[in-house]
Amino acid sequence: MSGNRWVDPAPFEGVRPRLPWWFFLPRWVKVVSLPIVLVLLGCWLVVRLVALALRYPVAVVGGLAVYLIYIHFGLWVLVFVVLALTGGLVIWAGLHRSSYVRHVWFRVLTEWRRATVYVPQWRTVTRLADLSKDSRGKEYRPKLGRVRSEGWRDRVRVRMVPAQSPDQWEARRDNLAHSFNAKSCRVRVLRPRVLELDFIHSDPLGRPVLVPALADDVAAVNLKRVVVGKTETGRPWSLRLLGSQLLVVGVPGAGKGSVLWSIVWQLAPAIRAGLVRLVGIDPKGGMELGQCPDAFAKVVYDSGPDAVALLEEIATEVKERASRYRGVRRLWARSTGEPFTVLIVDELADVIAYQTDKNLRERAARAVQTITSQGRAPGFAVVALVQDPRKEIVGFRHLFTTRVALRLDEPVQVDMVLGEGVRQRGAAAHEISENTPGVAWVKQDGRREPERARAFHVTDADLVELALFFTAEDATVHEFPGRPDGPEGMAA
Ligand SMILES: Nc1ncnc2c1ncn2[C@@H]1O[C@H](COP(=O)(O)OP(=O)(O)OP(=O)(O)O)[C@@H](O)[C@H]1O
Repeated sequence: MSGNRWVDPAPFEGVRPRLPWWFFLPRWVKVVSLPIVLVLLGCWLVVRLVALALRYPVAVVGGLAVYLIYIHFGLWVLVFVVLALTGGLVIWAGLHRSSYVRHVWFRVLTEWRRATVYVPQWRTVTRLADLSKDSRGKEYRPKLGRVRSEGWRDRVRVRMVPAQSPDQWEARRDNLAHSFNAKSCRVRVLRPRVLELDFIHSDPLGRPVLVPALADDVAAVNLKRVVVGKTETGRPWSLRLLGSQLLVVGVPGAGKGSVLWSIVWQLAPAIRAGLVRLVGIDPKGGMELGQCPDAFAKVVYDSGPDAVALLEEIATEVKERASRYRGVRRLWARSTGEPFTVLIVDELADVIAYQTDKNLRERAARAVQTITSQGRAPGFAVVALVQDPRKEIVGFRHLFTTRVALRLDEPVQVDMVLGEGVRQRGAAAHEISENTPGVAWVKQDGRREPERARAFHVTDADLVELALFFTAEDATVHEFPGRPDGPEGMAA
């Protein structure tokens, strides 16, 4: 009361204590169910202990072994065993570093980081990042699953709470990275409700990848797996040329040239032997392809009528070869005796979009579409390089079955190149550093996961070596058997 006026008391805001439902059960029911509850509790405890042993096998087995040796044999035996084990590990690391790192070091690191970083901070971080939910007094928390440390990254599985979407995690990638002391975080959708977070600590592709020695073995060239660099997991980065069309997109200086020359480098023995024929168009007046013209059976340093005529010539060849193959074979093979043709167009936009002559522009676009859409089976591959992936520039991006996104400016460009949803699985090509030209995200049709990789660094000196490889006097040029006249001849 204040003066004569009545003031309503403040509403009660305390949390009313809630009693669990079983509290209200009759006493005899509680007594009867007690042994069952105890057994279930025991089972739960055993399951938790087994899960703990599986999650921390090194710590659990190691701890148990130390305890048992100490109890049964005493301190000196324990010291001796520890020293012997340490010596054994040092010898293993010295003799075979890679297997030691994989089987011992990463295992220990995994358990250490899980126990010291992810488990203690998981609840707080997910709460503060609004990734947990409170509803009717119950907390819904994303479940921390398997953790795998690989030195440069930690892979952390997460089961999302109901009604959550990967976009919510995607939007908090930076928050998560900073919270767990990582440089960046990628979000990958593994299956419904399950995500994998990649916490990146360093870039395994930070250093240029040197080109391997120039091979001279034609048999080693595999058109289904042309190795052009290294993936971030350390495996060779291979591109499929046979039965595939390749689009390489990147801002100026992103390293498109290195992808292009890495392909030529690997194909070199087959080109010299005549099994593969390179045809090139370089609208930049030869600045790129002019560095090694001997690799090409035909090359045009222009985007005008000559370039369009070359494209139309190849489109006609595609149709002619396809008509001969019809009903005989479904895919080009070496046994056909005809060379596999790789058409390289440096800056495709200059030819199909930036030409002032509308007629030339349309003819060029039609020819490239014919080659990309029909060239698969008769043995024609297009390697198109472009800076701007917009639909107005390359309206038929979907015809390229392998797409390589080097450094790009905006997230929307990544979606244009790699397709919807691929960026959400971690392919952040717009985040590639300017300091790492040649690094790219690659998406191949039929493979769900995009791959991050770096092309070989093909230097000017390497290009001189490549040019010498094609002009060397002792180069053996294998003549192709005469082209068969018809399907019957080819089948034989
Ligand atoms: N894979 C690589 N590793 C290391 N450095 C590279 C790699 N690729 C390219 N570079 C370096 O990056 C610079 C630009 O490369 P490049 O000319 O290939 O880019 P680009 O995308 O073709 O550019 P533009 O569109 O202007 O032709 C060059 O100095 C080159 O040495």
